[in-house]
Amino acid sequence: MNQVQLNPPLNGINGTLSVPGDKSISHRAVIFSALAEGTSHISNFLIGEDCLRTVQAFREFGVEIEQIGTNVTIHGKGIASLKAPTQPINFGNSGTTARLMSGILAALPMFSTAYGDPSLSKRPMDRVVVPLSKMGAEIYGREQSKLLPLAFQGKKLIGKEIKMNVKSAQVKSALLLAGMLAEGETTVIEQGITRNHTEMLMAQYGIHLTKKDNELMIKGDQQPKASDLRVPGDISSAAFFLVAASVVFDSEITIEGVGLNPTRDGILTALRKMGAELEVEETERVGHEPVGRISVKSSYLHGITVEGDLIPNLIDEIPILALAATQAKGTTVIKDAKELRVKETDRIKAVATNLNNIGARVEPTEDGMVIYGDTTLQGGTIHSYGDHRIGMMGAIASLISKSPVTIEDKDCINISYPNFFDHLHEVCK
Ligand SMILES: O=C(O)C1=C[C@@H](OP(=O)(O)O)[C@@H](O)[C@H](O)C1
Ligand SMILES: C=C(OP(=O)(O)O)C(=O)O
Repeated sequence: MNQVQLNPPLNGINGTLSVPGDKSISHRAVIFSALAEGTSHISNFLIGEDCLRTVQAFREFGVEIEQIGTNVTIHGKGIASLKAPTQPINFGNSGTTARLMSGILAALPMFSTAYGDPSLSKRPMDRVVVPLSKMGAEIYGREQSKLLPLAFQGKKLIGKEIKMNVKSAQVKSALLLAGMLAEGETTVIEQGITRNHTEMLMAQYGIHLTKKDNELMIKGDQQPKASDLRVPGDISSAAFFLVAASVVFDSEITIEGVGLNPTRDGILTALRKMGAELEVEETERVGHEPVGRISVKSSYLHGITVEGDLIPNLIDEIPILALAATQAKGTTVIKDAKELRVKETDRIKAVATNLNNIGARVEPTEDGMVIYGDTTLQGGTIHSYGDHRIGMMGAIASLISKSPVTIEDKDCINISYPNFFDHLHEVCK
């Protein structure tokens, strides 16, 4: 049965968790290893459905990839060895696979086609198709190439200066990957800071890239070299338990081995601003990524405004932040987050509808939402709409609801956090 009913815990939630590997880094580790010359070993790989789509995509190109649990070994034979896929590639639910792979498929001299599930088929692809076309890409798709399925008549692209018109790490990464494979130099001009895992991994896999202010310059015809990598825990997954411990009375949770990349830690900034009792300690560097421990205790939260440059830094954490805001004193305003409308589902609508259905007061706005705090959640049904982050938000809501919460379509949580319910039970014991 693809639903679960969760009861509020009798006591606080407690424990120490290691969340699964970072989704963004797992995708990229596969991409660079598969394009590399030599064998790369990746550990703590996220075996969520999205990252497995990226693995499968490279298998279609003839790359030998062994996956045993969270250990992945990739026998790269270099870019020139990739073979044209004989079947359409299925990107599933994964926006990251779709956007990043588009940069590669457009730039490899071969024909390929790709499609996605119903959710991904509604998400904008013109954000990569249009700038890649400026580099000479030939991409054809539904609705003037705005939507999947797409067909790529791949060819040698020409490096260009490209000014991005959306704050998106997926678009930046697609352009950097295309630039790495193109002829000449590509300059990507960003509108604001977005997650920089592609840049960090390019350094690790021996790709030369320079950055000056908001401009990234990459020379073409570069071949990645194999590298071993341990993927840090995903701060976006940790966020669910950080909020849970903050809002459930008498709780304390520590997350270990979690990525603390400053382009990803906006949830810590926001929770601190709300008054959460957080302790963060960087314990090591894994490759170029800072990794550490985060502890949080039950806290009295107050409402804040979340906007501007902070938004890309916590974009995937907004659903769970909204849940925290229902428990805060005062009002929380989220602005400049229109991107939420084009995620796995319209997350502004999904968060507002679901939280209102269980007793919260959330007003959706064009580019965010207003959340009135200090509400008592009554329980009821949360529809995930196939969106993993909405499903997990609902599960955490069950911890502070008066009556049980039923999560409809719970299996989508496997997209990014396959052992989420095990961790939830562990901290509720
Ligand atoms: O580059 C990435 O790995 C991601 C970037 C973000 O998307 P956008 O690039 O669309 O902002 C984020 O929402 C997504 O979960 C992962
Ligand atoms: C938006 C997300 O992922 P993607 O864009 O890769 O589907 C997410 O994980 O919240």
